Amino acid sequence: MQFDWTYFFSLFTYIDFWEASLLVVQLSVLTWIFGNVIGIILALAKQSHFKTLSLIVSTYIWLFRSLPLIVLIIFIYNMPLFIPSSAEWLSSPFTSGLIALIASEAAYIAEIHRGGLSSVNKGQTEAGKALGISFAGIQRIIIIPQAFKTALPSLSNEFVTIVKLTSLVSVISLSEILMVGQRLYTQNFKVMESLLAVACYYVAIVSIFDWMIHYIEKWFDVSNKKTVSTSDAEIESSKIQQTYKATPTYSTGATPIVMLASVKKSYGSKEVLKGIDLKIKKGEVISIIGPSGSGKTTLIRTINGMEMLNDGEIIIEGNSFLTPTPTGRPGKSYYEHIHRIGMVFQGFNLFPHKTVLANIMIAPMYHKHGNEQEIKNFALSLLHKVGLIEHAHKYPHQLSGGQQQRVAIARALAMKPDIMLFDEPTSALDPELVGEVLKVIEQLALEGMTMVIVTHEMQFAFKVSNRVVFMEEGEIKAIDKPSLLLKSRDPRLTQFLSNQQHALSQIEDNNVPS
Ligand SMILES: Nc1ncnc2c1ncn2[C@@H]1O[C@H](COP(=O)(O)OP(=O)(O)OP(=O)(O)O)[C@@H](O)[C@H]1O
Repeated sequence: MQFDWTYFFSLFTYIDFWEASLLVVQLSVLTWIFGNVIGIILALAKQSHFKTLSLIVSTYIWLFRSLPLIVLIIFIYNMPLFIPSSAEWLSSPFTSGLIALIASEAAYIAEIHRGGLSSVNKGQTEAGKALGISFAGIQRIIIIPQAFKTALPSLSNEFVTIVKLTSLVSVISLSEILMVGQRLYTQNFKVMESLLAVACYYVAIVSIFDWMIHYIEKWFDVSNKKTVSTSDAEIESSKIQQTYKATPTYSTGATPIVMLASVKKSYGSKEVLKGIDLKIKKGEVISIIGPSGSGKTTLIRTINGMEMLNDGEIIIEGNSFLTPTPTGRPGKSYYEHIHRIGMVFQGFNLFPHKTVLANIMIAPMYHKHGNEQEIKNFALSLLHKVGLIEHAHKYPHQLSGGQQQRVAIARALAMKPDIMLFDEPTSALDPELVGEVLKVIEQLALEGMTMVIVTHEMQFAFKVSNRVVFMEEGEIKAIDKPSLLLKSRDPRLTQFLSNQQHALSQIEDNNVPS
């Protein structure tokens, strides 16, 4: 028996095959798109704090991954026998097949997205939260785009699986590619020729989509993007825009902008903050120092709700901002005031999928603080302020650590906060990059920005602060003006400071505010 090449090639002009191919493309693309939308929702729901929701979603994923697709297709197609009202939808083999494919694939795709979502650093969510972006906004703008990029190779693979799975819908008489081939060879017995043509159609569809997804992958991959220079017009605009300056100036009698009242925080049975009272006045710069593990980072993170307090209260200008809640999540007043607090993290937490400029614009755009051009001009002026205007269109990975931290400062300033929190802003930097970041913070201090800084940079802390807080074992052991703290006779503070003698010896007397 000879392979009939003429017949084989004639099958590429056979209209039924082309119609079947179109059907397979429609089924596959619709399944992939809806599967992704539902899959992301399922993946987010599975991670939810609401246990019931998470359990329902887990059960769905378990059930639909266990069911053979062919059973599901037949089951859905025959549903009108038991629920006659569903006949309007499900009597069409296309709709039944599509629903079955989506129901099954969403379960697989949800697991792929769960992997993508959990690969995104927790710091990304914290950075979004600190900018006052809602949970849904953080997912949409920050987390899902990054998770999607990670998941894309697996999602592309899943598309290939979907294309092949569409052959199963022939079981409910939907005329897809395999069915057309089967129909032909049962008439003329040219089995090999017909099946080879079927294979060619499938390979062509998969190859075209493989290429398209590869292109999308490249588009998402910011490491391949060319650097665009900041235009002369943008540089000019950054200078024209009035440079942002914090308005308040510190005076000892000023009203507290933030007040901590008996704040307690525990991790399990370990009490890390043991009833902290602190009044931060407008325009004041407070540095928090103390030995490792004394609770400095926990304290600063509790001030803006990155960690929920277990007892006590945080008050912003007389308004209750944070109190313990039964759910462990902040209440309504938190979302009303969080934008007034800017936060700079030890690990920068810039959004890697956005340019430097987009990182700075993200929060004002989200909160609609003006039109896009106004926000862009303001963002450019902030970049000018931190000395990075030339880097506006770069991605964070194209900058040094010190530059990234300066972008993070500009990003926090973009919300025009009343107070800035710095959590060990230079700890993750190489020594030669520390100075450039401290210079920016010092400039803010001179402008009168209210700031709380957790730092191990003693020389800096004693130079720029109005008051220095010494913490130990979750308590404020001493708080005073730098000059007075240096003269303290408290034995623990004296011991701690003597261990920092090298740094402190570099403080010139006239650098310490009296
Ligand atoms: N998420 C957490 N879960 C459990 N324990 C934690 C957590 N975060 C901090 N701790 C504990 O709380 C204590 C205080 O930690 P924290 O990071 O606030 O100290 P720190 O003074 O900032 O230290 P360092 O100067 O080393 O950064 C430590 O004993 C730490 O192990």
